[in-house]
Amino acid sequence: MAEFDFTATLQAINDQVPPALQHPRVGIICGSGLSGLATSLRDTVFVSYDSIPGFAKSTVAGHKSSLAFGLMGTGDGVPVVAMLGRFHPYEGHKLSSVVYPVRVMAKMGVKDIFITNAAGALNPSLAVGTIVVVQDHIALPNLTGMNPLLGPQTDPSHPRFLPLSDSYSRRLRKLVFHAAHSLSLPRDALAEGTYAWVSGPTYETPAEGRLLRAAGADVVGMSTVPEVLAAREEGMDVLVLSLVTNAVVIPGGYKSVREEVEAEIAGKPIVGVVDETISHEEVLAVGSLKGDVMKSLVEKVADLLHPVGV
Ligand SMILES: O=P(O)(O)O[C@@H]1C[C@H](O)[C@@H](CO)O1
Ligand code: HPA
Repeated sequence: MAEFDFTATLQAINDQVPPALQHPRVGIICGSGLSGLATSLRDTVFVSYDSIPGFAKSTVAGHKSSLAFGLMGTGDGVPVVAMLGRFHPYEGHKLSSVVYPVRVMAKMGVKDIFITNAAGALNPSLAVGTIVVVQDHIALPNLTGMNPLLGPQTDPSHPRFLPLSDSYSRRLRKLVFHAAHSLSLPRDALAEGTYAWVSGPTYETPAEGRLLRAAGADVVGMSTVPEVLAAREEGMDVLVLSLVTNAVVIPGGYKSVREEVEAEIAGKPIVGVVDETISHEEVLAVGSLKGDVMKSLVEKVADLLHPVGV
């Protein structure tokens, strides 16, 4: 028996959504603390994950367990479906469950998917609050056997060997920079970079952060890449926006215990960072501070998509 029943899933959704919103053009996945993105939708209809066969439940603070359907942007608006919370493998969800909503979005007609997340900065030039337009990824889990596309194909028309070199749509990335220009955002509000996917739920040690930085990643997070793979397999164009919520790699590194003791003996203050930790509460706090910038950017990108149909 197939693991998922798309017909039952779509039926349950369509029973709750008016026909005009049943075929969204754009899909959005809201990252930690970013579910406020859906407040820019008009004529919004919420569908609880509980009521959708095959959908799991989000168990992480800052993630809600509903889809929101509505219109985004000016004029007639673009029909959108947004996941107000996502599923992470560290919650105990199978990778196939993590990406199932993305496959359902494809069946509903989504062409462009905007995936957002909260992430730690590996590149010391990225300040907290920066939005990184992701242009590539490094996924150690994928390279070592934790890949959502492992196993029998969900659709025989999908390529067995999916190329990933063009995963992050150049067209959509350009639209983000056009949108930032229209919104007069300062240049350093946005950056481009590579996202490293880790399984979590532990945050990285300082040495792990340095390893990922040395490998070429700019930000690190615990989601997104499985969704990107499924979206590409389903033929969607993908945009990923990472909100930097904390620094993982500290410029100059942490001061050693020896340096600290030597400073104490010499009666001098220790200069530099001795200890710093991150918590999910801080991640969510940055999400609520910067959520409006992310929201305006996403709205503007939807606006730029709409009239020209690009
Ligand atoms: O769902 P995202 O990737 O935005 O959430 C990040 C990664 C972990 O789930 C959590 C850690 O604070 O935030
Ligand atoms: N590491 C991994 N995931 C994250 C981080 C981090 O530092 N911050 C927000 N999500």
